[in-house]
Amino acid sequence: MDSGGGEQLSLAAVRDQLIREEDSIVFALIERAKRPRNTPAYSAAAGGGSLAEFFVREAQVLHAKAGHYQKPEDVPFFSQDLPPPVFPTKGHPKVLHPFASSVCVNDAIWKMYFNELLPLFTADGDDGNYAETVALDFACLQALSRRIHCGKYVAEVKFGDAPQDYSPPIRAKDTNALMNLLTFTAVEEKVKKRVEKKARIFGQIVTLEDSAGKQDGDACDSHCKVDPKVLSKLYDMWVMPLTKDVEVEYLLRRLD
Ligand SMILES: O=C(O)C(=O)C[C@]1(C(=O)O)C=C[C@@H](O)C=C1
Repeated sequence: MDSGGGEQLSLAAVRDQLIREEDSIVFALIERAKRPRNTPAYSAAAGGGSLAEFFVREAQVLHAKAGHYQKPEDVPFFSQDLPPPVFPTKGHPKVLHPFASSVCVNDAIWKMYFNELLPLFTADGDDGNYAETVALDFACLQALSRRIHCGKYVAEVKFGDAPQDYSPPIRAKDTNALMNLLTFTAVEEKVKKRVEKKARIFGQIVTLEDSAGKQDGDACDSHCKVDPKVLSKLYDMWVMPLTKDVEVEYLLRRLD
C-alpha cells in the first residue's frame, strides 16, 4: 500500500486500494481459466511436493532477490530461508504497528485456492501445460494474498479513527466484539456486486462485429471467461472473511 509521502492513511484511500486490487484478482482468474484444471500439477511428485508448490517456492526466491516482500501486505507463502534483496530497495513509510509483519493468513489462502476455488472456475481436463498453469496459479495466489493482507491497513485506519471504541475489546481480547465493530455489511454487499460486475465486463469476448445493440456489460454470463457469480462467492465466502481475520489479528496486538 502506498501512502504517498507517508501522510496519514484514510479509510477512503485504503478502500480505493482494495478496489484496485479487485482488478488484479479478476484478471488473474480470467487468465488461469484459459487452462483446464490440470490436476497433475498439484499431485505430490516422487521427491515430495507438487509442481505448484515447487514453482511458488522458486518464484518467491527470485521475487525476494528482486526486492519483493518488503511491505506488510506482500507476504510470501513460504517464508523460510528467503534470500535478501540483491539490489537496494526504497524504504516504505512505516504506518503500521511493527507486529504487522507477522500477521499472515497465507496457509488458509493456499488451502482455499486449491481445494475450493480452482474447481469453481476451471474446466475439468488436462492439456499438459503444467508449467504455464502453475505460473498462472502463482499470479492468482499473489493477488489474493496482497488484497487480503491489505486488511492490516484497514485495521490501522479504523483503530486510528476510533481508539476509544477499539481499545476496550482489544484489552479484553474480545474477538467477536472486534469483528462486529469492523464489519460494515452494506460495504460488503457493494463489494460483492462490484466484483461480479467487473468479471462480467472484463471477461467479455470482444469482437469487431456488430453486437446487435448490446451494451458493454450485457454479456451473457455463460459466455464470460469466468462466471461472474464465482467472483461474488469468492469475496463473500473467503476474501472478505479472511481480510477480517487479518484485521482482527492485527488489532489484537495493536496496543502491545
Ligand atoms: O472496507 C472495510 O471497512 C473493510 O474492513 C474491508 C471489508 C472487505 O474485505 O472488503 C471487510 C470488512 C467490512 O465489513 C467491509 C469490507
